[in-house]
Formats: sequence, C-alpha cells, structure tokens
Amino acid sequence: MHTKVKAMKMLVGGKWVEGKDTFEVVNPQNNEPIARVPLASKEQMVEAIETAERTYRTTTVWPTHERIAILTKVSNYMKEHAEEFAKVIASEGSKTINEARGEVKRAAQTIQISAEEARRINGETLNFDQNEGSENRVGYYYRFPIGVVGAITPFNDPLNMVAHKIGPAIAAGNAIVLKPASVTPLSALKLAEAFMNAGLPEGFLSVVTGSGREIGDTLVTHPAVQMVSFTGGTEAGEKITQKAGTKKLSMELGSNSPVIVLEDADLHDAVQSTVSGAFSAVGQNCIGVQRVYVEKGIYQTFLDTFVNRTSELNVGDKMDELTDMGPLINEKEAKRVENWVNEAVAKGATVEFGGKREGAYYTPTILTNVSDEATIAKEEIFGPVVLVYPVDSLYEAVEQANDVNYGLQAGIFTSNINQAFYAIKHMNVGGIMINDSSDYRIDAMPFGGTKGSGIGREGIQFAIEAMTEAKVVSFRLQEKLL
Ligand SMILES: NC(=O)c1ccc[n+]([C@@H]2O[C@H](COP(=O)([O-])OP(=O)(O)OC[C@H]3O[C@@H](n4cnc5c(N)ncnc54)[C@H](O)[C@@H]3O)[C@@H](O)[C@H]2O)c1
Ligand SMILES: O=C[C@H](O)CS(=O)(=O)O
Repeated sequence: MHTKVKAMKMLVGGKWVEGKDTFEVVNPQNNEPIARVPLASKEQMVEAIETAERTYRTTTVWPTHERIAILTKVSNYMKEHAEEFAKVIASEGSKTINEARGEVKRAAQTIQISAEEARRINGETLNFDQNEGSENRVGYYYRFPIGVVGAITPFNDPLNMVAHKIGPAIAAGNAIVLKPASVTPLSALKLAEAFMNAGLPEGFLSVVTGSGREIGDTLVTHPAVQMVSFTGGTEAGEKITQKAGTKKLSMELGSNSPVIVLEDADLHDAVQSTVSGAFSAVGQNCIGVQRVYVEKGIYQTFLDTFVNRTSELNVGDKMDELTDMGPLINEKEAKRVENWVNEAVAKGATVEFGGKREGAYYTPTILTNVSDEATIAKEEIFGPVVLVYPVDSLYEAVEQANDVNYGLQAGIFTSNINQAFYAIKHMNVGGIMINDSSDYRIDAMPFGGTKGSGIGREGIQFAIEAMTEAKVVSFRLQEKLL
C-alpha cells in the first residue's frame, strides 16, 4: 500500500518555509517515498543564521524560568505523543518500532534534563585575596550563552541526537541553527514543531534541511556561528574542524568499540549484553560492539553461545513488534558492509554466522580469524558485524583494544575488581562499562571519546558548559571601606 507522500516545510528564522527545490525521504525497508523535504539553498541557511544572530543579540531578556517552561512543555508533549514520534523514527530510519519507542523515551528525558540543568547554570565567588595586592578585591565568575550554535546531526538516532543539541542550547539561552541528516530529517522537523508550539520565541531555532556539504559548509564557516556542535562520522568531522576556524567545537564522532570477556565473567550476561550491544539499531550505533576479546579458556564456549544467541534474532519488518533488527539505512550502506566482510574473508577471516545481504538488509554477522590488515578490523563498520578474538590475558586484550584510532566507549566482563581497575586505568576511551558492553549510556552522563572519536563531551550538563562562556567580574574596593 503506498503511503501518501507528505510535503514538508523547514523552519528558517522562525518561519515554516519551502525550499527552491525538494528532496525525497524514503523508507529504507522498501524505498517507498514518505515525504518531500525542502532542499535549502545557501541563502536560506544564511538567512537562518543571520536571524538567529539578530534574535540572540536583540533579545535582552529571556529569563531562565521561561526557557525551563518551554523545555518542560516540549518534554511533556513528546511523552503525550510518543507513538507519533516513534512512527516517524521507524519510518524514516532503520530502527524497529520498539527501538524507536525507546529513542522517544530517551529524547523526552534529554529535553526534561535540559530544563532541569537550566536551573544549575551557575558561577562561583572567587577569593582574589589569595594573591598579595588583591586584598581589596572581591568578585565572581558567571556563565553566559555563546550566542549562535550551529548543530549538525547524524541519521542513526534522528530524534535523540537532535534533542542533545537543541535541549542544552535553549537551556543555556542560545539560538541554534540545526541541519539534520538528509536521510532522516522528519524527526528533527517534528521536534522543531513541538518547540514552536510550546512558545519558543521566533528566531531562536531553525531546522534547515539539505545536503551536508552544501549548507553544512555554510553553517560551519559563517562568522556569526560561535560554536559548531557536530555529531557524525570521523571523516566529516575532520573536514569540519579544518573549515570551522576559531570557534568552539564539539565533535561527537565514530568508534570501533571493544568488549573484553575474561574467564571469570558471567558468560550468559556477557553474551546477552554483547549481542544486544552489537546488533541493536542494526549496529548503526557509535558505541555498538564491533570487537570482542575473549580470554582463551572460555573462547570456544563464548563463541558457540554467542553464535547461538545471534541466530535467534528476528530480522524483518521494522513495524513488527517481534522484529529485533531491521534494514540498514540504505542498500548502499549494506553493500559497503558486505564488501568489508568479503575483504576480511579474502584476507583469511571465518564467517561463524551470517554474511548475507538482501537489499538494505544484512544478516547479523560474526567473524573470527580477522586479519589486522582487514579494513573492518580498524575502521568503524557501522553495521551488524562483530569480530571475535581469543586473547591470552587481560593485558593482551587491553593492548589490542587500544590499537585503533578510536576511543569512545568499551566494556569489560569480569568479577575481579583488580582486573576491572586495570582496564579502567589503561583503556584509552571516554567511557568504560564494567559488566556491560560498550553500548551503555544514560543521557545525563558525560559522553564523548578520545583520538578519532571526537572533541569534548555531550550529556546535557556538559553540553551546556560547552555552549556557554565564563565571565569573571572583580570589584576593587576603596581601602577606606575595608
Ligand atoms: N559520538 C557520538 O555521539 C555519535 C552519535 C551518533 C552517531 N555518531 C557517528 O555518526 C556516524 C553515522 O552517522 P552519519 O552517517 O549520518 O554521519 P555523516 O558524517 O555521514 O553525517 C553526519 C551529518 O553531517 C552532515 N555532513 C556530512 N558531511 C559533511 C560536511 N563535509 N560538512 C558538513 N556537514 C556534513 C550530514 O549531512 C549529516 O547531517 C557514525 O560514524 C557514528 O559513529 C556518533
Ligand atoms: O550512535 C551513537 C549514540 O550516541 C549512542 S546512544 O543511542 O546515544 O546510546
């Protein structure tokens, strides 16, 4: 049955407008068009940025309580209309309806936490008299919004990644211009609608739809944009950092996340957690499990159990509540995953399970004996493929886990606290989960990585800090007052 193709508008400077041209958003499961979305021109992106700058500059009073009220209204609206948001995520993206429902719940919480954190954007008094000669000075510092935030988001979490940009930006009192992923813009537009309906003053939010390279460049390089908050692949992130110039950068980039399973691990726990961490969202997950290092004494038992549990996953229709895994975001990505697996096999890898593609679908796949020379060993697969390696010791596992140019999150399964603390100390990552896979996050925690996984941390409190500046104030008192 053909669904009606909806003609969307984008939000430019507080007005819902069309583009000079449009592009199609399709359902990756069947390539059916679900909407036509404006293809913004560079001029429209400039208009959004200049409106944001003017709005920020001329709005002399936008009290915190008003921002809290708007954020709270939006969060409540998302909860009340959760199924609508979930269906948009599941139709434009790869997620199953159950995964989409989970994302809506998280995104509503992200906005709610933004409202709560808005209350806590405080400064501190300073003891200037710690310095000789400053005995007659008192003062403090406080945080103020940076002005215009330029945000660019990826396709895989089309609502919550957008919430992690708009929520903190508005909580801090900034204006924000957001360019969502071209393949999944509908969730971002729906969230923007919720903000406008909640009374967000015009001009503080724009959602400009179109190609990253075209209008993304304009957003990144425009002098009125004080900060670029980018979430996406490392390759694009590196291009953006080169173009952005002297402005604040938040870079939430890719990863190739490892999990270590030691002989004293709870095997059932490790398998369950690693299967979920590897294949949820079709592995299109920045902290998804891509490599598993298993101590040799339990390697074969782990591998057999892991293959067996993976074989039970239901791959199929995203809208079916019994489905565990849908398609990748498009057939092109599925073919890339297929090519990387075939390259690994050509270099000696064994396919323990899966390895089959049908259109945009790729079966959950487990590889062993993967050569370090294979692309899939070192780069981010961003698909449903896991590499399992035997290791002689924790030390070997940590050394191998660190031997990539990524460092977002890792997991380790062990019942020995000394081994856990060795991994905590020596794994070069932004987050390490003990007895969870790398795929664990709450939206309030600091989130980000080392090396090619990015710059800075998100998580609402940390994003607010990045989206504000500290200003120091000192008073020199006349001696007679002391
Ligand atoms: N670290 C995190 O928090 C996090 C979260 C989600 C996804 N990701 C990463 O995102 C990637 C998958 O998402 P994707 O395929 O949408 O990523 P992508 O890098 O292809 O695109 C991300 C966004 O950037 C835009 N873009 C692309 N090239 C650009 C350029 N040169 N200038 C400006 N904008 C540009 C795209 O239009 C899109 O909106 C993976 O690498 C994943 O690890 C990271
Ligand atoms: O893809 C990366 C996401 O940030 C991981 S999560 O969905 O926020 O846990």
